[in-house]
Amino acid sequence: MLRRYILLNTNKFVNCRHVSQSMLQSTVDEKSGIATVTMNKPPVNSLNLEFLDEINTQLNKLQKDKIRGMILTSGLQKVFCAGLDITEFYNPNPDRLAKFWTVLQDTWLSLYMASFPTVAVINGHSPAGGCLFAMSCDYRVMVGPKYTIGLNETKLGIVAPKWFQDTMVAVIGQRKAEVSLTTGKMYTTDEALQVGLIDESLPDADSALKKGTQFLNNFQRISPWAFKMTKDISRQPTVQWLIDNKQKDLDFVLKFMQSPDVQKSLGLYLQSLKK
Ligand SMILES: CC/C=C\C/C=C\C/C=C\C/C=C/C(=O)SCCNC(=O)CCNC(=O)[C@H](O)C(C)(C)COP(=O)(O)OP(=O)(O)OC[C@H]1O[C@@H](n2cnc3c(N)ncnc32)[C@H](O)[C@@H]1OP(=O)(O)O
Repeated sequence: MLRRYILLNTNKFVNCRHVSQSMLQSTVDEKSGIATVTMNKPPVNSLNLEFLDEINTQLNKLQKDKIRGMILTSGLQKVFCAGLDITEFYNPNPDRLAKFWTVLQDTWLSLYMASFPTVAVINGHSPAGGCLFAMSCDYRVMVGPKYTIGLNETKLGIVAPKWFQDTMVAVIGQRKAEVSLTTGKMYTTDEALQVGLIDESLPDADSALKKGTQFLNNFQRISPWAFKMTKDISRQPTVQWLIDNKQKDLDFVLKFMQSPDVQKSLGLYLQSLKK
């Protein structure tokens, strides 16, 4: 494994393994065993087929490397992740759409059930799929006050899949999730903290990264096995539906996304984004 000193977001030099460098940068601190995975796909870290594939491959690699924890963050100025790449849904090629959705399912399962503790350092806006990724980590630290987070699918004229919804229910509870999902609510950092969608709010990225690291350091005294078993038991009810219904979920998305009404809504939404 290549060893070198590199400059991390914390502006400190640390001895670390440099795992990869592309749309995703991943570094592992040798001393703590904590990986920092930085999404860096300008302009907004939208999740397309190739990016998701890279994220999933990296998560599986970190698991094999037996890292002690992971921080997921963004290398962009003001966006953590803009969610799924809407162009994957608009006038889709059915084969590519099927691959895209399958990789999304797999990436979510890898992240949600990661064997190591995970923290999202949300240093920018985090709508829809970006919010899903943040909610799938074990702890969320968000940089405030100017960014927003939430599952806004209804605002695009689409529906958050069951497993997106269940993930939100697991974080903020049934009632709050229902109101949040139906209204497509994007929460400010303060609102997200109040509702329990995030765990901490910090004024800048450096202090958010430090907070995330502090959280992961709690696990130095906890057996990885005990951690993983506890997490599996806690998260099993949320993941089981997708594990049992991957094909059904895919078939539904293929049909739903190719319907003229949905295509019309997506076209209008994409146009509004371009404006
Ligand atoms: C029972 C039902 C079961 C199943 C239902 C089936 C299917 C449901 C499927 C999926 C669920 C969907 C999940 C999603 O994640 S959809 C994505 C939702 N994301 C958004 O709405 C975010 C939109 N973007 C923004 O709000 C802003 O871009 C953002 C606040 C993130 C950043 O703002 P900023 O001012 O910094 O950048 P912009 O100028 O807006 O954007 C720059 C550039 O990027 C393009 N863009 C932005 N977001 C996306 C995206 N998600 N996908 C693709 N492209 C995106 C934007 O158009 C600009 O492009 P250009 O003008 O060409 O530079």
